[in-house]
Amino acid sequence: MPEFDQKKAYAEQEDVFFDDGREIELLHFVYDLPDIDLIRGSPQKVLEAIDLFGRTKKYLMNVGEDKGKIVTELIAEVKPKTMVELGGYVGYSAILFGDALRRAGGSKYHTLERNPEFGAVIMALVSLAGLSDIVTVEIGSSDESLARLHHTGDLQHIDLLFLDHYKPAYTTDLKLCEELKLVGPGSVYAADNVIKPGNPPYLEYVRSSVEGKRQKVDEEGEDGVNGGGEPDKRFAARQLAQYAKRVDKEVLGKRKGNPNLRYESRLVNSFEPTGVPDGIEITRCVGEER
Ligand SMILES: C[S@@+](CC[C@H](N)C(=O)[O-])C[C@H]1O[C@@H](n2cnc3c(N)ncnc32)[C@H](O)[C@@H]1O
Repeated sequence: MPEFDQKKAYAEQEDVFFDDGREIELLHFVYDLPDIDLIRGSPQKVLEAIDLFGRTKKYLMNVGEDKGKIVTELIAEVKPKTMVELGGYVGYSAILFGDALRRAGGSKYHTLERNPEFGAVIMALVSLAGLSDIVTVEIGSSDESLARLHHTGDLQHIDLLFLDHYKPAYTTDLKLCEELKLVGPGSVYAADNVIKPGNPPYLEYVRSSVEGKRQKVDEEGEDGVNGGGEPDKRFAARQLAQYAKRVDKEVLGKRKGNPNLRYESRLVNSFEPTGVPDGIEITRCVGEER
C-alpha cells in the first residue's frame, strides 16, 4: 500500500464534523480566493480549493485525493457512460469523478444527496467547475431518488455506482438497484469507507456466492440477505445516529435484491484525507445465474 503524505492531511475530524455551517463557509472561502477567476471552469482547481479548506480550516467528509485516485483509475478503465453516486455532500467526488467520466467519454453523473443545503453547495461548486452539463444533483433520500429516476426513465442503467452515504443503506440501495434492473452484468460498484467506519453487511453481501444469497433469501423470506427494515446489529450506535440532527428515523427498505447476480469483489486499501487508513471495495457484476 502507498504511504500517506502527511503534508496533504486534512484537519482532524471533530465530534461534530459536518452540518454546522462549515459547508456554507466553504463556499465563501472558495469564492473569496484571490485567484477565483482562474478557478472558474477548472475541476482540478476547484478540488484544490476544497482541499485547501479541508487542510487549513475545517475537516470535510470528502473521499479525498488518495481514495479518489482509486475511483478515477477505475473510471478510466471501465469507461462508464452513466455513473450514480449515493451521498454527494459538497460535491468533491462529483467534481472529481464527473470530470474523469467526461474524459473517459461518459455523459451522465447523477449525484444523490438528501440534505438540500448540501445539494445547493454541490450545484454551486459543480457549476464553478464547469461540469453542470454532466453532473446532475438529485435532492432527496437515495432510495426515493433511485425509484423516481427509474420511473421517469432518466436513469435506465448504472455502469458505475459509487456508494458513500448512510452506511446501512449501502446494501438496501444496492438491492433496490438490482430489483429495478438498474445494475446487472457489466456494472461495477465502488464502496467507500469499508474500513473506516466499516460496513460488514455490505462486504458480506457483495462477497457472497449466488448459492449463499439464494439460501439467505429462502431462510429470511422478504428480508433477504442482511435483512432490511432494521439496521444490521454490527453497526455502531454512532454510525446509526450520524444524521439524527435532520432525520428522526432512518427508513431502510426490506429487499430481496437479485441473488442471481454473480459478483467478484476486492478491497483496495488507502487513506482518508486525514491519513487514517480506509479502503474502497470494488465489485464487478460478472454474470447472472438462472
Ligand atoms: C460522506 S458524505 C459524501 C461525500 C462525497 N461522496 C465526497 O466524497 O465528496 C455522505 C453524504 O451522504 C448524504 N446522505 C446520507 N444518507 C443519505 C441518503 N439516504 N440519501 C441521500 N444522501 C444521503 C449525507 O447528507 C452526506 O452529505
